Amino acid sequence: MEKLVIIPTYNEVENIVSIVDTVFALNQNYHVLVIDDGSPDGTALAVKNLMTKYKGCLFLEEREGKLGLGTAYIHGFRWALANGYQYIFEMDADFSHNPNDLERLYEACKYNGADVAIGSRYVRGGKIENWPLDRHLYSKGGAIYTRIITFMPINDPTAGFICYTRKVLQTINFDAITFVGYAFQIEMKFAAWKLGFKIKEVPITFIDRKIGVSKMSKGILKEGVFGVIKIQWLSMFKNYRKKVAAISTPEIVQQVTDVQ
Ligand SMILES: Nc1nc2c(ncn2[C@@H]2O[C@H](COP(=O)(O)OP(=O)(O)O[C@H]3O[C@H](CO)[C@@H](O)[C@H](O)[C@@H]3O)[C@@H](O)[C@H]2O)c(=O)[nH]1
Repeated sequence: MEKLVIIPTYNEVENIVSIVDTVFALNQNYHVLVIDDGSPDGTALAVKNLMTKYKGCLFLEEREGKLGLGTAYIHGFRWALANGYQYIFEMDADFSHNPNDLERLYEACKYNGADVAIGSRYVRGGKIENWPLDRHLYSKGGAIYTRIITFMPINDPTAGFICYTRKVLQTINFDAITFVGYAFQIEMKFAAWKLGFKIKEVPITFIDRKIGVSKMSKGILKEGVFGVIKIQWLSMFKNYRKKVAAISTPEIVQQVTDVQ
């Protein structure tokens, strides 16, 4: 099996069944791995109940408490590599990311030469629906701030709808990825960029969740603000590229592009 969609969950019982059903209804041969952090609302139980319906295609990893989005994805990446997947996706549980767009991210990697495809809100054709003003400000402000500090040529650095090719995840040393909140999203892209992988931004429409609540917090914001400075400092003075490479990397031409 080629394609694995990783869905991290914390209290998503109202969304998880319909998002999983929607992915499998695409009939595009995706497997799904849910990483649940001991959600008190019974998200994991809802997944277990679905596993008989989607036997061999739906998997669940349970962790003991809310350990953060970043470590949930790292857990999922390790699982994906151990189980042989070639294209590994990040996607939220709450329909902010439209599962119909998975295939466009896949095609950018499989047929258009991307090593990482980002579902981007900030390239031509991308947009956001129904977000409150403060979220717009944090997100767009965060994108501009990240570009100013790091020079990373990515328009949507905090995006969480992504397709990674296996070689990218095999190359990145997960022990060097340190952020647990949404700063993790910036850090992964920064690592892939510094290692010379080809990154493409694919326009998507991001729709604010209709059910449940965001897990955004002040701590997550703070980690983002200081985290961006930290990774840039590491890359300028501490041989970041060497630290973040799990294996010696072939020379890959750096290129970041928008695909329409
Ligand atoms: N396992 C686990 N899952 C978590 C945790 N925190 C959040 N999640 C899950 O991660 C997904 C995204 O969390 P939300 O709280 O819904 O994110 P958001 O505020 O809508 O943020 C979106 O925008 C951010 C900034 O642009 C993005 O970085 C993020 O990925 C997401 O797309 C959801 O499926 C949620 O259940 C955690 O600690 N552990």
